Amino acid sequence: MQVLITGGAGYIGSHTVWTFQDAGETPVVLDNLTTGFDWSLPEDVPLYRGEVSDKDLVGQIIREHQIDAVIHFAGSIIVSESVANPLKYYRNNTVASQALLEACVENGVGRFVFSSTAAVYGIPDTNPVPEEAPLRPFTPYGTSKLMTERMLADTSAAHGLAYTALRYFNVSGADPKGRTGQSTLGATNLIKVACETAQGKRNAMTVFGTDYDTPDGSGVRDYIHVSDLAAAHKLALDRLRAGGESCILNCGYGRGFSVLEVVETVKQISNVDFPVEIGPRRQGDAAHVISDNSAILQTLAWKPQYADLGRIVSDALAWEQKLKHRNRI
Ligand SMILES: NC(=O)c1ccc[n+]([C@@H]2O[C@H](COP(=O)([O-])OP(=O)(O)OC[C@H]3O[C@@H](n4cnc5c(N)ncnc54)[C@H](O)[C@@H]3O)[C@@H](O)[C@H]2O)c1
Ligand SMILES: O=c1ccn([C@@H]2O[C@H](COP(=O)(O)OP(=O)(O)O[C@H]3O[C@H](CO)[C@H](O)[C@H](O)[C@H]3O)[C@@H](O)[C@H]2O)c(=O)[nH]1
Repeated sequence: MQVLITGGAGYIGSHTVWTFQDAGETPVVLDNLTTGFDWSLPEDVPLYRGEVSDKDLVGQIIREHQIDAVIHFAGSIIVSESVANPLKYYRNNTVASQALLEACVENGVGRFVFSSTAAVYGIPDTNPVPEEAPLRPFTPYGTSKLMTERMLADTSAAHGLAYTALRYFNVSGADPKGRTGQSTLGATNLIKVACETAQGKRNAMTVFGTDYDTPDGSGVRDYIHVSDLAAAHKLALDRLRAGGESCILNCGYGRGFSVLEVVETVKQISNVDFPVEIGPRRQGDAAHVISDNSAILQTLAWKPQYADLGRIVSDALAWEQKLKHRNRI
C-alpha cells in the first residue's frame, strides 16, 4: 500500500514527501511541474508528470501502486491571480479535485488528506479563529478551496471516504536539513519576500499598511514552519489509516507576529539592513489572522518542533542562499 501525493514536487508537497521518506514510507508523486521541481524530491520517489484531472492516469497509478490514500496538494495558489482569472482557479482547484475524487471513489481509495486554507474564513470576526467560525472567502482562491471541502463532505457521506481537510495559516520556512524549500519564482509571501530582499534578489520590499488596529499598526499573521505542517499531514493520514473519522483542522501555532516584527527578525538574522518602504494597505488583507489550534493539538497529538519565528526565518534564509547558488548554475 502506498500514498499518492499530488503536487508533491511543490513547496509544501515536497516537504511532506521527505517527511514520509524519513518515516520509512515511499510515496508516489503526481505533479505537472507547472510550479514544482523534480529536483525537490528524493531520487527513489516515483514521479508521474501529469494532470490531477486525468482520471485514466490517476486510476492507473492507483492500481499499479496499490494506493490506499491520497494527499492532495496540487493546485493554483496565487490569491491576486485568482481575482483576475477566477475560472483558472475553479478549473485547477475545484474541477480538478472533483475528477481526482471521482478516480478515488471508482478505484476504492478510502482516505484523503486535503490542502485547504485559512482563506476560507475571509476576514475573521474573532481571533484566534476556530474551525466553526463563519466561512466567508472573498476571493475565488478561497472559494475554490471551500467548494472542494464541500465536495469532500458530500463524498464522505455518500461513499464512505474518510478525509481530513487541513486549513493552513501562513506557511513559511524550509526543510531544516536543507533538502527542499520554497523555490517558486515571484512568490509573494512575506517571509519569502523579506529573505529575497535580504539576499539582494530584490532592491527593496514594501510593508502593506501600518494603520491597522494592531499593536504596531502592521498586519498580524500566524506563521507556521513548513516541516511542522508536513508532519501534520503524516499524522493526519496515520489517524485515518487507524480508522479515524473525517475532520477539518486548522494548522497554525495559535500566535501571531506583525509584518514589522517579521521584517526586523529577518534583518537581525541575515545581518542585512535592507531597504523597507511603507506602502498602503493591500486590498483584501485582514488586520489579524491567527489560528485556534486546539483541535489539531487534541486530534492528532501534533507536537510542533519549529514554532519559533527565528527558526522559521533562519531556515528560509538558508534555503534562499542555496537557491542563489542553484540559480547561478
Ligand atoms: N503556501 C501557502 O502558504 C499555502 C497556504 C494555504 C494553502 N496552501 C495550499 O497548499 C497546496 C500546496 O501549495 P504550495 O505552496 O506547495 O504551492 P506550489 O505551487 O509550490 O505547489 C503546487 C504543486 O502542484 C502542482 N500542480 C498544480 N496544478 C496541478 C495539476 N493540475 N496537476 C498536477 N500537478 C499540479 C505544481 O506543479 C506544484 O508542484 C495548494 O493546494 C495550496 O492551495 C498553500
Ligand atoms: O511584500 C509583502 C508581503 C506581505 N506583506 C504583509 O504580510 C502579511 C502576510 O502576507 P502574505 O502574502 O505572506 O500572506 P497572506 O496572509 O496574505 O496569505 C497567506 O495565507 C492565506 C490564509 O490566511 C492564504 O492561505 C494564502 O494563500 C497565503 O499566501 C500580510 O499582512 C501582508 O499585507 C507585506 O507587508 N509585504
